[in-house]
Amino acid sequence: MGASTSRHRQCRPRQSPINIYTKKVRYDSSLKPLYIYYDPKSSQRLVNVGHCFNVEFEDTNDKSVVSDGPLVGYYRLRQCHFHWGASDKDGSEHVIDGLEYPAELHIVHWNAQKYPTFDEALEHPDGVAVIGVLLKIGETNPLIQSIIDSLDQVKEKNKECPFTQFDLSSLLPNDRNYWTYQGSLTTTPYLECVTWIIFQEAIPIDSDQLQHFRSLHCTSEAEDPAFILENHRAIQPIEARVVRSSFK
Ligand SMILES: Cc1ccn(O)c(=O)c1
Ligand SMILES: [Zn+2]
Repeated sequence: MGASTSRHRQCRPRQSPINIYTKKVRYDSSLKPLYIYYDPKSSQRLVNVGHCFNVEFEDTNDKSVVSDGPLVGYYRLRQCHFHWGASDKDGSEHVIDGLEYPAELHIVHWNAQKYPTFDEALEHPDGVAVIGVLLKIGETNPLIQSIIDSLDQVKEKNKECPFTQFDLSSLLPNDRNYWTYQGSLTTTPYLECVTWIIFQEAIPIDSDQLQHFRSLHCTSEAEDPAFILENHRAIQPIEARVVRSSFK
């Protein structure tokens, strides 16, 4: 059945982000703890991709990976980025019992054990694993400050600069409780290839740091400047899915 021939039957059954309604979450005792290892030597550069900025990592080897948890095999770290709002009152993509956080970190990995390239992995339901970390307004975050100190070198779209020795694992919350569900990319083309792993514990960022994100340009140097004021997608229907938790 083609997407165009029928509107009443869901043709995109696993879209992201979603509202995680904790009363409907199912604790799954078979979910293992996550194994996460990020080598600071894997970080390579910072790139303004127009709708956000990516910290990009070397993904031609298995030095930085996530495995276990809900995953089969290991997934290779490729990039991380943030989603934010025009003000501190919204900005996260995932929402918890209707509560929007001011921002959300996405750590993108791909199934290098099964697929030859990232682009190929995007075409498969088990191709990508994204760890989502919610951000709350709190004390200044020194790791995020190290990114902000380089943002003026990538102010315009398509600009990039070296960004090495970044210890991404220091951005992870201490508490590793997580929710997991099958979903999609939250930017076009919204491919349904993502196993989402969302930590229950939020990490802090201060309001001034968040303001720096909004000063990035979504335009290139040749265009009239416009800003990336916000880049978070609206929540999508959960359809027939159930969110599982690693904790009671
Ligand atoms: C691969 C990919 C692309 C965009 N976004 O937002 C993601 O979270 C993951
Ligand atoms: Zn994202």
